Amino acid sequence: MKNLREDAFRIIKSSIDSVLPEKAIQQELENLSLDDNIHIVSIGKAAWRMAKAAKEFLKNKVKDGIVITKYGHSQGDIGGLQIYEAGHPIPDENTIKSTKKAIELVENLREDDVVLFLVSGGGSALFELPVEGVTLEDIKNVTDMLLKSGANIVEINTVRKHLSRVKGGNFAKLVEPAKIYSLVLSDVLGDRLDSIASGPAYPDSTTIKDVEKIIKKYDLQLSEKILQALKNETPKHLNNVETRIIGSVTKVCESAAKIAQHLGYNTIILTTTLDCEAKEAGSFLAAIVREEKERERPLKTPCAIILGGETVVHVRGKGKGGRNQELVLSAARGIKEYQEVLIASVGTDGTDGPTDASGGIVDGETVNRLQEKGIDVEKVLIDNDSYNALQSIGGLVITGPTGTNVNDLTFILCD
Ligand SMILES: Nc1ncnc2c1ncn2[C@@H]1O[C@H](COP(=O)(O)OP(=O)(O)O)[C@@H](O)[C@H]1O
Ligand SMILES: O=C(O)[C@@H](CO)OP(=O)(O)O
Ligand SMILES: [Mg+2]
Repeated sequence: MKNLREDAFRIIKSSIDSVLPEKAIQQELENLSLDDNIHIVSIGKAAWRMAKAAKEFLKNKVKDGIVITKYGHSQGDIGGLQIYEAGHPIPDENTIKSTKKAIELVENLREDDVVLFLVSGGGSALFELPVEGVTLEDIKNVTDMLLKSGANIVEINTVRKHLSRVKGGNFAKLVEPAKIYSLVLSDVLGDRLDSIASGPAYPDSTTIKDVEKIIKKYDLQLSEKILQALKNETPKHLNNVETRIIGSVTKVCESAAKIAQHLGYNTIILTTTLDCEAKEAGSFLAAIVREEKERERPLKTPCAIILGGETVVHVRGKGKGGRNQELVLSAARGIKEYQEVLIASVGTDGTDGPTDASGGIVDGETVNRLQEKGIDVEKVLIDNDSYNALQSIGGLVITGPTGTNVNDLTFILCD
């Protein structure tokens, strides 16, 4: 008989290890063979690890550089680079302060200078300077509203790009006439380069008209001042940028499948673009488990069913949680009393929502164990309080910041 929990932790650890940025950065830099005069600008949750790998490879070809990452996501000096931490998912004063430093670093560069731009998700909150007339407070309010609206990340960033002096290709304009090589870890489904970290160095495919549609769709209550500011169009053509994707959710799913296979599971990747409401994804996963348990379909047991993506949560309650925790808790409702089954879901960056957990694990006993503690799952889901519920029964996965960021990994193990 398999130890599903132990196997789940092995799959999580090894598949995240496979998307750490070091190897991919080194490979790309070998191919690029850059000259001297390199300036590193690294933004996002994986920024520190990406910059360290680049600096170690390029050594003194690097003239200077800056890292802007989330609080708790940097791990000390990287030979002479400026290192800053700032607010995520809501930007703060340190976001603005560090972004100004990055602009100082690139604004007077010449044609023979090169900016190595290392981009990972989280960059939208960590790299920001609002357009004229818009304050940090305004950006915080709009970000908070968007994050709670149920809008997906492409929609959220469509709005953010049109309020910014660095997003949506604007940063590349500031770097001109120097050239930018951009290496990107993708945490956006479909690897949309103009959405990842709001595409500071990528031509923007979204327009003011798209912004208007999103405001209507989610009934966003914005002030007249913000509505006026949103009429700034973003650059649609850039001449100084080359971009490569160095990691994505597809890779983490493929690694998870390989490890599961190695551990003796029949394995399938169902999708790498799971993007519905977290609670609905949970119900769907539970339905798959029931099919496995009753009819061994689609795979003979023992089996591992793997999904990648990024669900959304309409946050209406006052509780603590994240989309992965909410997904598994919702799934737990539909697998009650089944034996030898487990559902896990984690953010590869190591943080799920504003919590210190990267996700959660549930099984057939989860709902009963919560009931014994007087906790009603339905109420927890209404309150968006998945963290406290899972914590009370040892259902959280805690990895700490991983140094990478390629979306969420979800899987079922059945024996
Ligand atoms: N109490 C909660 N329960 C479930 N999800 C939440 C809760 N609070 C915030 N979230 C979700 O967490 C998301 C931000 O989480 P985070 O893990 O930082 O995202 P990302 O990894 O994409 O940066 C928000 O979009 C919001 O929908
Ligand atoms: O920075 C961003 O815009 C998004 C997507 O890249 O990342 P995160 O969801 O981690 O904030
Ligand atoms: Mg995200």
